[in-house]
Amino acid sequence: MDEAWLKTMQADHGKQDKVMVSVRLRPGENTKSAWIPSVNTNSISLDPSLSHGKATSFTFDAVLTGTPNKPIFTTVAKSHVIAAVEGFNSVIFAYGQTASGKTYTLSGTDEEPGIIPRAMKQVFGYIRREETREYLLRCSYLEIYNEQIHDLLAPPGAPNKVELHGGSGGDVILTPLREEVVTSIKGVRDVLKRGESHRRTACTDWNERSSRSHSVFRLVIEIERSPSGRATPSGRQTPGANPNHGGPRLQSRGGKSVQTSVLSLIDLAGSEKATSDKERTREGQYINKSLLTLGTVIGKLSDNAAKGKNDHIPFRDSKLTRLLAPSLSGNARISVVCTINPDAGAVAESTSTLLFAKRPRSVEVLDRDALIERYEKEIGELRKRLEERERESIGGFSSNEQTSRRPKPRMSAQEKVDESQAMKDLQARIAQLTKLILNSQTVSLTDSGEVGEGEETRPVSPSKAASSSGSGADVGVDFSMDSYQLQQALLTARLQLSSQATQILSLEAALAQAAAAETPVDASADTDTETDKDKIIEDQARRIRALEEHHTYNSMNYDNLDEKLGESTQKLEQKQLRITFLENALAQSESRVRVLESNHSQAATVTEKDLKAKLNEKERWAEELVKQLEKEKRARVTLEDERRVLRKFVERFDELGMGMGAFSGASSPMASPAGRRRSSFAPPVGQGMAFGAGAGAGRRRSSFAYGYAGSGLGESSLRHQSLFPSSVSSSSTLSDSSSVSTSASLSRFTSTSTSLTSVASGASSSSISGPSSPQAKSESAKESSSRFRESYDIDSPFRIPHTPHGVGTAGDIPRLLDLPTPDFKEAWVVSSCGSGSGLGDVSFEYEEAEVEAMLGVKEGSAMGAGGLGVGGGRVPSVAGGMTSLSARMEKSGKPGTAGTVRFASSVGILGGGGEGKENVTPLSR
Ligand SMILES: Nc1ncnc2c1ncn2[C@@H]1O[C@H](COP(=O)(O)OP(=O)(O)OP(=O)(O)O)[C@@H](O)[C@H]1O
Repeated sequence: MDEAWLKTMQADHGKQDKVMVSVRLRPGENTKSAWIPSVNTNSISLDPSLSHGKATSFTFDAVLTGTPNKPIFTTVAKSHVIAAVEGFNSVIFAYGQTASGKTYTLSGTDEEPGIIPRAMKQVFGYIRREETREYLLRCSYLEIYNEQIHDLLAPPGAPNKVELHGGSGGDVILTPLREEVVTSIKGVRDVLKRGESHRRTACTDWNERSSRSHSVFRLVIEIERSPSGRATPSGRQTPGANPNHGGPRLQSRGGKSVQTSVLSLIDLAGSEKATSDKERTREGQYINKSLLTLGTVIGKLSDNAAKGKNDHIPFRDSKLTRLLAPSLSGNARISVVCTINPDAGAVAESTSTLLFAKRPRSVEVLDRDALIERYEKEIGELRKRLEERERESIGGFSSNEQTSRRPKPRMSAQEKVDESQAMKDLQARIAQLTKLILNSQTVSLTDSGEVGEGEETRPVSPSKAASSSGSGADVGVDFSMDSYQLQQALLTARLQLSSQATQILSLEAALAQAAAAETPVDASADTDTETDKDKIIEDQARRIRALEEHHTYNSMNYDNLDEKLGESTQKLEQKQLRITFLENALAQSESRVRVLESNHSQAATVTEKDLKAKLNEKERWAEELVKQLEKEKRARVTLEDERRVLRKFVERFDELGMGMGAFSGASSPMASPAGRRRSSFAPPVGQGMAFGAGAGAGRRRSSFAYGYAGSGLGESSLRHQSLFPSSVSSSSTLSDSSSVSTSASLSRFTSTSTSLTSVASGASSSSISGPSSPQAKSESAKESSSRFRESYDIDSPFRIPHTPHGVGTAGDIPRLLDLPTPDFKEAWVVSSCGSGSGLGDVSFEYEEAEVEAMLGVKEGSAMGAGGLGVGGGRVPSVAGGMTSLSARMEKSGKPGTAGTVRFASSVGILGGGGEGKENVTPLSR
């Protein structure tokens, strides 16, 4: 940049009477630039990775980069500003797409003032140095938007529209345009600020508008000088005073001449608005028009200057060029700064800008063969498009649609106009290109091979040609026109055709109205006119019919569409409802699944626990069952034993001839077993008492019950030493243990019969022992008790004296009878009878004499009550047990009288467990 700056410092472009074109590449924003500038060669080329192998390079008067604005001013504006102060009109344009840096280049910022503030500083500095002249400075600020000029310095609220008068070689008058005289840089700054602020408030979307409007800052410099004229400080010759040339004017005022020049600094609208083909808006059209005209004007000025020609310049084609015509004509200095956006996405726009910039700089010399080739190709394509359009408009089918055979919808009036316009454009372009090719062939056949100066080869403005010929086929085109020029010409022609088409339409409409309004009153009217009128009316009627048809068709379509829209909306709403419903259902299902999942996991845990618990329980129960089974087996065995023993006992009694009862039965003698005949006797026993208690226990199925009678208490008068050896009984009972339930019953028994512990427990089955005298009885009891205690823990509720023959039942008696141990002289009878089911009561009767003989008992009695069986359990209704009289021995009063000893047993009948413990009967399952 510094190098470039030094170079441009040395060069004075203002000295050269030509257009200066430079390019400024805006720095990229953290992205790689799509363009590679070369400040040494003043060229810029597209990055090869984006140019697809094609060499895309452009050369200009200067190629600039970077952020500082000073070098830019020095390069592209300084000499032009000086020229302006010296009396030359100067114009500096900034051209480029939006955001490429036009405003930054012209206005700049506080830190980096742009061309305008620097130019003002330059002007005032120059004036200060130039002591011999007087200056008057006036400035104005305006904006061109949609081809309408607005005064940016008009006071707020005041009308700001400016009308343009004159032009085309003469002066232009802008009215009312406010011009303010400025005497200092500050004054200029204030004016600029005011103008900017009006521009901002003129539209809510200032930025957008700013890119769509051209802003023009004009500084009119009046220089008072001597009429003789002399060289300017910069060495230039004072500009001539040819008013027709549009250059600076020299007026004479009181012997002094006043020279007027204008410095115009112009920020142009975004160039992309000019290149968009599809841009159909008014703004786009106006921007197109003004920028294309500007391009043409500058190009022609440059061309004229380069070739020394004086060709027509189409200043009037746009407000901008018309306004600038005096400034651009003659020896005006023109500088165009084209700003370039470095983004890869803006390559197309940037290329277009560069093409614009390239044109005015030099007149392109084209390779004719290449040109012909290009034109021929283009003509071919254009013809194809034209044929396609013609087919469509005639057949009503587009080529692409032919396969589907769908009729093309009717076109609106505007579309028809556009369509015919497009076709005309195509035809015009084809004709233009065809003519070009023919001309070039002709030229190549001339002897000199040079293009002559004649009218035929002179570049003609396409607009001029089009307007003069009125037919695209007669458009005059310069051979040297490049594609850009042709594009411009084409666009201009299009614009004209468009406006002509509009005009035709409005004329047609006016004619139709006039025809409708006119009444044929003059019978002698010209027949031709009549015919024409009829024809017009007929045409109009046809058009109206067509329009009506079209309208009906559209209305039907509209109704159909409306209906379909309604249906679609309804369906959409239904679908929406359905979706909402499904979404809700889904949400519910999901939450249910979640609940089920958690339940399932809980249930799985619970079930597992339950199963384990049940398994354990079953195992325990199985064990118990086995135990119970064993117990029952044992009980059965016991019962069998008891039965056997009892039978034996009875048999023994029978053998012993004890058929005579010695004891009388108790309260209610029970029936003897069938077939038994027993004698009874009144035993000579003393008094006695017997308590009995029984318990029933059973299982539901096994109906196993047992019980035992209470103990007897009293003086024994029975004596049968050989029969009741309690010692044996005691010792024998310690040899084994019994089942829990039995022991429990017995232990309770013993606990309720503490006074008889020694006896009752020792012979819980039934025992007879004890001395006949109280002393002997006491000793005997003591002995028995001590023996018992020695060998047996009486307090334990779970132990029981047991013999292999039976447990605590009357079955012990026969056993005891089998052991004739004559240890006791006396004995008292404690009847104790427990029996299991099926024992029934046992009664036997003794003859008193037999008893006496047998037992040596004179008198005595015993009373017992036993067999209180209580059952219970799961099925309490079948509680069993019974109360029975165990035995009562009483003195018959008369020796030898038969008495009855009745052994009653307590019987548990189908009862539940007396203890309520083992009452779960697995067999029931
Ligand atoms: N050379 C530069 N160095 C640093 N910043 C720049 C340069 N050129 C432009 N910019 C910045 O880029 C942005 C766009 O620039 P600017 O407004 O001048 O573009 P423009 O072409 O005038 O756009 P518009 O056509 O919309 O008015 C601004 O923020 C500006 O400060």
